[in-house]
Amino acid sequence: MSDSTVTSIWWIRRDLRLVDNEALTAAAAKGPVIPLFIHEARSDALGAAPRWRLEQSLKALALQLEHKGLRLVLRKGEALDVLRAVVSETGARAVHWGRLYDPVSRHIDADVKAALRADGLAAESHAGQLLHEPMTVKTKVGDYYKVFSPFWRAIEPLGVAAPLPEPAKLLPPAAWPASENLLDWTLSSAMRRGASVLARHSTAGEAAAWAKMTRFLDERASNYKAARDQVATAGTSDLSDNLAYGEISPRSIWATGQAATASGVRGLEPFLRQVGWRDFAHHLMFHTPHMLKDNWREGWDSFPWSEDETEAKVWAWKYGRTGVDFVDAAMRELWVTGKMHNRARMVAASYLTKHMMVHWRVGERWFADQLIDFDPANNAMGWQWVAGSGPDAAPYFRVFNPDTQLQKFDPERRYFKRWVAEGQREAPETALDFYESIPKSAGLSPKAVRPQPIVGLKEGRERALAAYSSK
Ligand SMILES: Cc1cc2nc3c(=O)[nH]c(=O)nc-3n(C[C@H](O)[C@H](O)[C@H](O)COP(=O)(O)OP(=O)(O)OC[C@H]3O[C@@H](n4cnc5c(N)ncnc54)[C@H](O)[C@@H]3O)c2cc1C
Repeated sequence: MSDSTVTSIWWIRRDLRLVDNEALTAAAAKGPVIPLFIHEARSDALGAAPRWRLEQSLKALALQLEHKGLRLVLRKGEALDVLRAVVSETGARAVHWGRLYDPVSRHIDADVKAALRADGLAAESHAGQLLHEPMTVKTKVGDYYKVFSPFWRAIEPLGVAAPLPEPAKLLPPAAWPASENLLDWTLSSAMRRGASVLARHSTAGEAAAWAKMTRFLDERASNYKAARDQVATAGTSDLSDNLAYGEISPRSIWATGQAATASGVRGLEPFLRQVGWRDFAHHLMFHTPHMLKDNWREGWDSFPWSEDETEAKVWAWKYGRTGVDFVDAAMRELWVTGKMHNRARMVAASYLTKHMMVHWRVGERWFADQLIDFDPANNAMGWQWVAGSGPDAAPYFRVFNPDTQLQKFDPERRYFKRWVAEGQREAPETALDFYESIPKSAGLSPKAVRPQPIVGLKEGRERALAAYSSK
């Protein structure tokens, strides 16, 4: 059989796009393509909001494929079992997929590759989720990087491989294997009331990602450096959820950024540097996978953080009822949009781990459940950066003061008013949306009185510093 007639499975992981997709391109070059998404218990043990967002992404990809004359085949089960079943149902001779870098996925990849090859199939994994894969970036002595700046200095001059175009021809297989029904997977069910609120604030799919990229270049890029910390300003790209599901590739972002710079758009360097932070997080996760669950730095295991999630103060933090304006606004933005401004993430995380003395893992788990842009590497790195237990971390003794931060990054209190209804005669819809997204059993109402801070800023800071100095 000539190579041009081989039917291949494109096993879709976190690369729900057609442009710059090495796995899809390799599959399409051989002949007909079966796009297959496998919902695995092990790797897709996602929280409520990421599951909902995955459903949106799958819907968008299914439509996109339909326009190309293909189908999105959905199956639930262990990857290897499903792949073998689809191979036997269709006579496919090759499987191509994009590599992931978390320990569970790496393990699955290695097993699948070995088993399929032993079955006599062509089984290939491909790059494309990062600017540079973690195993390709090394220090002069062959080690991995533990600090961002030297990491960035090493990779920035290397440039980035040019993104691949969408395959010119996508052929369907002679017969389609059976597919499960996306709605039967009930990926939205854990969101309950929140799903319809989130839907108002997010757009999924490859076309949506490119629309955001264009808007960023046209309207935001030149002012990114100045605006990226101003929490009430739409100054950043908003691409994190699209990147989390691979609806746009970082290589495409890089190439588009370089082209825009060449045509005179200014200010892209700090933005591309942030995309570099994403690479760095994956680099750290690949080389030190323990960072997903444990303190990256030794010596933090005995720190007197509480990990009791049933405490009333943890509930107050989650529901934006700490009485600290910046923290409460941030936590409500999360409920309503499934996202939180980066500056707000830092402040909310700092208040939890320092003033409240609650373990970063409690916050990390809450974000993993609530963020539509949840990314295991970015989330763990972000939390450990704030908590002080990470490799390239803010020192623990640098305690953010949420009030000072709000004055600096929301001087007109627009962000606060956008998200916190209590005390406003005519609260905006964004602030009222919060009550639609939380469970009714929370018993919260916009007419409630703002609480006093559950941990005072001065008292909390002093307690955190005392705990740190006796660490
Ligand atoms: C406690 C904490 C938890 C976080 N959890 C996540 C998470 O689960 N998923 C996630 O994507 N980001 C996470 N971040 C990083 C950051 O807050 C978001 O990536 C950013 O807010 C996304 O907004 P944007 O797309 O407009 O970013 P832009 O400023 O436009 O940046 C472009 C892209 O660069 C990447 N990026 C930007 N900042 C960072 C950063 N600090 N670390 C790693 N990558 C970055 C993102 O992919 C982002 O989309 C976390 C940060 C903190 C402090």
